[in-house]
Amino acid sequence: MSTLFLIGMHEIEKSETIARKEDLFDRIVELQDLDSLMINLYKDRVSPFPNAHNFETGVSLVLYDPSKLQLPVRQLDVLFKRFFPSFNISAIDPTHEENLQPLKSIGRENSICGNRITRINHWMYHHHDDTSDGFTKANFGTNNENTLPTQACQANIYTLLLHLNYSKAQHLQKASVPRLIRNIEFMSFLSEPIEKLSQDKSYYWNILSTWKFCALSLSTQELIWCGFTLIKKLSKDANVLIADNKLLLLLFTLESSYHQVNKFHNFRHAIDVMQATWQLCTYLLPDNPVHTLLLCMAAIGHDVGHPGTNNQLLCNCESEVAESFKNVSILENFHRELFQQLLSDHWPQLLAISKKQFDFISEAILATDMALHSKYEDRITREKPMKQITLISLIIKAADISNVTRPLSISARWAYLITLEFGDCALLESFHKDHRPEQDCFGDSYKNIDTAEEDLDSIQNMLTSVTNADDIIKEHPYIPNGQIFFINTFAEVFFKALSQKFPNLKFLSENVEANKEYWMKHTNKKQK
Ligand SMILES: Nc1ncnc2c1ncn2[C@@H]1O[C@@H]2COP(=O)(O)O[C@H]2[C@H]1O
Repeated sequence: MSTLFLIGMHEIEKSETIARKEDLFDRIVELQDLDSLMINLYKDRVSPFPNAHNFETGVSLVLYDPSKLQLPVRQLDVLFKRFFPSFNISAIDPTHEENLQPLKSIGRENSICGNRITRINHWMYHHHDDTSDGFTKANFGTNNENTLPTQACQANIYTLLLHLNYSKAQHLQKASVPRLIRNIEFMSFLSEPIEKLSQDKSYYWNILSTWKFCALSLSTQELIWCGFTLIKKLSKDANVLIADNKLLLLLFTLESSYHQVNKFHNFRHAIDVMQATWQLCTYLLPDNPVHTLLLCMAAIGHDVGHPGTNNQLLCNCESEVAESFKNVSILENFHRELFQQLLSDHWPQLLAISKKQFDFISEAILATDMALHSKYEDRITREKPMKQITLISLIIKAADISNVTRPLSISARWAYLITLEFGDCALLESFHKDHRPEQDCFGDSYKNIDTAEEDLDSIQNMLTSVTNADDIIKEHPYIPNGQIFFINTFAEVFFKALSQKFPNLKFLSENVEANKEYWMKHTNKKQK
């Protein structure tokens, strides 16, 4: 879905612009000023799922006369990259005909990001070549100037590399929060949770305080609220205070840095892992409020910018992102880098504390790489006494894969979502049989991609109306096999060892066993 925002335009200017472009956009929104634009972007982004105006499935443009609104379009573009990193949105000054060039490619761009496979392909292997805005490649600090296997293109579509490079460049700039963002009252976008709280003021505490926590039934507004409620409390306990509006801005920016369109690796997963991390900390770090706060923050940021694929796919196609991290823990390094920048922008005091404590948040995020799983599994039994850094790594690792330890009805829904995401990875691989990953967006056309239409409506349906495992596997009979494989290969031994080491975590192992028993009874024998 794409939007054309027209800001502060007179009737004549408007009719000329709209007459030429109307059919290229799904909607045209007219606003008086840029403050109203910001409010619209946040409101749209936290609309109920499946959210047509998430700014990821289409390209949106903002047209305004910079001399009237006193903000150069370049600066607005930088603001978009900083506060809405996953959005495909850019600003244009329509007062000069030549600036309207991007409108010519909007149809093609919309079709790339309206299809989930070409969209992911673009995120992973392309690089928006926008060196005229002051963020040159030299500034970005990527270490491979001579080899650029990632396709440089002019499409206004999110890419991992652009996200990473803007984040690095921002680090060099150390800019303060601009007035346009600073003046916003973020609580005003959270009417849904506030309304629920007026009926029951402990509603969110009650759902957060149990292992039956189900992030899947929460809206984006509620997910942000859960993050806010928990982090606010933990920051008080740890005496590392942050003002409410600043914490909310941090959470809104984080939400806009995750891809809402991903099935599994999205902000919902981040909040799920945060809650699991906190629950585990109450058992394993009961007297350490600072570590609990740091670890819960690491959990919210641990997958930021995740493309919904995996390290192997980045490695196989020699993406530039893979090369910038020398093919080691690529995505985890990517998340770590982005999240550090986000913290340095929004909560530098917390980042300083993290750095003092063995670079706590970085280590925690890196520990979530499943390539290190057996190394950590060994440490549970072998490392005596267990080091604090190992304990912290084990907590976030356990939380990251804790969906298999949740009650069956919740676990089955996570299983469904990860299975769909794996399905998209398989489609991406088969897409690569016919296309080079870095294929020119505007030159060649994509063949055989009709099979990858958006499926967010059916996911929404599944999440809201189907809650029991029997119904899920009726539609997707191979989920049990995948779950048995994951439990046998990773989860069973890990949670068993953890439960033996820390007996009060026995419930984790028991739940994995109960879920496994269910999946075993429903194995699909036809699958190879
Ligand atoms: N229920 C599940 N079924 C299968 N794989 C899973 C499940 N939960 C987590 N995983 C995998 O475990 C990985 C943990 O790291 P990632 O989040 O990168 O990606 C995750 C998935 O690949």
